[in-house]
Amino acid sequence: MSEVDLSGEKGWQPFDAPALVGSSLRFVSGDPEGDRFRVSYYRKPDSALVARIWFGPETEGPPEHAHGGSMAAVLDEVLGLAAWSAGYAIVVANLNINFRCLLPIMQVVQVDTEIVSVDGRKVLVRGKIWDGQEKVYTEADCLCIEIQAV
Ligand SMILES: CCCCCCCC(=O)SCCNC(=O)CCNC(=O)[C@H](O)C(C)(C)COP(=O)(O)OP(=O)(O)OC[C@H]1O[C@@H](n2cnc3c(N)ncnc32)[C@H](O)[C@@H]1OP(=O)(O)O
Repeated sequence: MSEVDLSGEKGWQPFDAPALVGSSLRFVSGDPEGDRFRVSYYRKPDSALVARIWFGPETEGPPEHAHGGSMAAVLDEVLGLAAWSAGYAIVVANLNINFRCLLPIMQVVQVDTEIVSVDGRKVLVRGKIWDGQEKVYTEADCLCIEIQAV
């Protein structure tokens, strides 16, 4: 497979997910040379977690486009990790996704995240998969529940 450019924008700091949550996050981000997903995480200057993600040929659902489940897996990991990176040890309890446009595979897209609210153990994270310019493929609200640190 040809080289995939997952570099971030000026001012983004590379974010080491395994250093924070351990090496168990293999399903989405565990195969950086593979044909499924390739992922790089960063923090923006406001500390929000952001990901650059390549959807490879093994994520295909509709011809030449990403399977909805592949987008759900990405959002589960990235939005959950956004809560962890903000200091909350959570699992995802509810993930509500709207698929807005078909996402072409074999291209790099961006996942932006935002911590919307914290209410006791409930952390609401919002995110979107988009082209980083204007085109939004998928939006999601992710309810995370704080657990005892694992
Ligand atoms: C390591 C980094 C990982 C980051 C990315 C990976 C993310 C993941 O994929 S995690 C794996 C997928 N998630 C799971 O398997 C979670 C399975 N579910 C569970 O373990 C439990 O249901 C759990 C922990 C979420 C909640 O159980 P429990 O601790 O008993 O909490 P519970 O008392 O039921 O609920 C706490 C509060 O959350 C609310 N809540 C819980 N689940 C939901 C839900 N699905 N929808 C809405 N509200 C909910 C409750 O209403 C309650 O609210 P309030 O405090 O206002 O009364």
